[in-house]
Amino acid sequence: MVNSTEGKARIAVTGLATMGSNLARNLARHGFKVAVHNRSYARTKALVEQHGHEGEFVPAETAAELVASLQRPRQVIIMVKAGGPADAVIDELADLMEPGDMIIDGGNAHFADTRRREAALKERGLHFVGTGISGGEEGALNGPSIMPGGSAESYKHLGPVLEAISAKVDGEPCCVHVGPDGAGHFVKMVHNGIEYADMQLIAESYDLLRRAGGMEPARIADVFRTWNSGDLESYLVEITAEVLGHVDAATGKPFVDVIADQAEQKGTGRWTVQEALELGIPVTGIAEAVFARSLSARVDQRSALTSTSDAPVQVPDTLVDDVRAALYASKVVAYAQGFDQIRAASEQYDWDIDLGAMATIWRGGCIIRAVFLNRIREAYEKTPDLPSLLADDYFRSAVENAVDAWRRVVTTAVAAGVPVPGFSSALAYYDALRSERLPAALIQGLRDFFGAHTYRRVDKDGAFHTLWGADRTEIDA
Ligand SMILES: NC(=O)C1=CN([C@@H]2O[C@H](COP(=O)(O)OP(=O)(O)OC[C@H]3O[C@@H](n4cnc5c(N)ncnc54)[C@H](OP(=O)(O)O)[C@@H]3O)[C@@H](O)[C@H]2O)C=CC1
Ligand SMILES: O=C(CO)[C@H](O)[C@H](O)COP(=O)(O)O
Repeated sequence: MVNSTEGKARIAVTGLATMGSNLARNLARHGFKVAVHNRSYARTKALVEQHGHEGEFVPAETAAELVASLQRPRQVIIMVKAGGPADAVIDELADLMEPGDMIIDGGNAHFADTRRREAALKERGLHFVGTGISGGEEGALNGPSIMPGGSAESYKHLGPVLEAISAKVDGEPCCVHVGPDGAGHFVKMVHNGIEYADMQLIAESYDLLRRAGGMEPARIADVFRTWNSGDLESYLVEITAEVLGHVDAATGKPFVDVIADQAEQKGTGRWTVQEALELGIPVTGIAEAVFARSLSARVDQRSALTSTSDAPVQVPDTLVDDVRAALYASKVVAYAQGFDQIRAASEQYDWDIDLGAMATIWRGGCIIRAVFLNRIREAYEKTPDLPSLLADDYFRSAVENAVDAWRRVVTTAVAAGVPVPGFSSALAYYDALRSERLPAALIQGLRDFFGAHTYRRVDKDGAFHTLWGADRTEIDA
């Protein structure tokens, strides 16, 4: 069969809001002829009118026109709202496509939806490639971090295109085939969960320096600027300095003081925690970050309890350095938990995810990009089955070196009445992992007492039950 590719577009994007339009421009700028479509034609027209000179665009008014404009196998990236809108677009495209064609969902879809869609489209001979894309507006245009799932066969066609438009670090693309079906969207979800934890820790650092340390936002901005080198160097630390240093034009106040202090969320952090609960993985830092956002939004309860009666506390002279150490150590814990969750899901769903490769593609383009991801990559390269990042020699000693300062920070925060759920839960997680014995033994005893739930012993195999209501002899369960 002759499949004429002459004049046809290499790839398409449908959904041309913030992310889709910039992704289409990125593709065009990299020399890919890109077909573009949006439910309402106005966005398509605007894109081509404003940016048509950046490369070759093929505007399409309908999905049928879009599909007809493509080389085969056809590849359509959808960048629309997750959930119902994505289903509607997928259904429409699938009806127009032929076996071997590919639908790439670049939105923040739930990985379970991706698994369902992939299975359904496979029946029809189509490839469905759930793909995490991170980097926001700027990343989509200049190089995001890309986390494609789906079949290995689809990656043969898509990989070169996605790698070309992704961010590069040390010449390496921030894009790799994550694994089959929903693996890409799962990893993107955990990326966002870590993003929540990272931001919560940064927010706690700011709050402590301001409320316990008495520092003004502009000075704290300078502190973050200093911190944005070495192990803490990261996009989020960099932009924290920008936001804290900004002054509101209308009032002359620090910008952070005129923003309503109620953090919103679209759902990926919550999904991460929900799925961690299913997998039995303690992602305490991410959970605290999600709940801290929820708490911030409980305006009624907060106004009922607001009080300024906390007594002044002695703040150590080392506060700034201590907070830096606590931020780093807690951040290591958050990443350790996120990678633990990816490892568990990879086993559960048989995805065979390379954790070192995930650290590699998060080094650039994405919101959590950070220099210390190089260390995480090295840790997994050295020991692919590392039980926890905290067990890696480098991270173990880095956290050990930080632990005294970390404890001072949590103690100071508690004494000063400054909430630090991120710092304190990360420290509790670390202390729990280090404890030779945990009080879980007592919990098992209690469970056996009230519900005959049985327990295991440290000195012999098997399950046991104590006859608590009788003579307290122990029997095999
Ligand atoms: N914004 C960001 O920083 C990031 C976003 N994402 C994800 O990327 C995706 C796109 O995000 P973003 O660019 O912000 O845009 P939005 O999530 O705001 O979605 C808007 C787009 O969805 C289209 N759309 C909505 N409903 C339908 C429908 N029923 N049928 C067809 N099209 C529909 C809109 O078309 P119309 O113009 O006709 O209304 C528009 O093109 C989302 O899944 C988002 O979660 C991922 C990473 C970062
Ligand atoms: O996907 C992203 C980056 O990778 C978005 O920035 C993320 O969706 C923001 O989430 P939320 O609105 O819940 O804070």
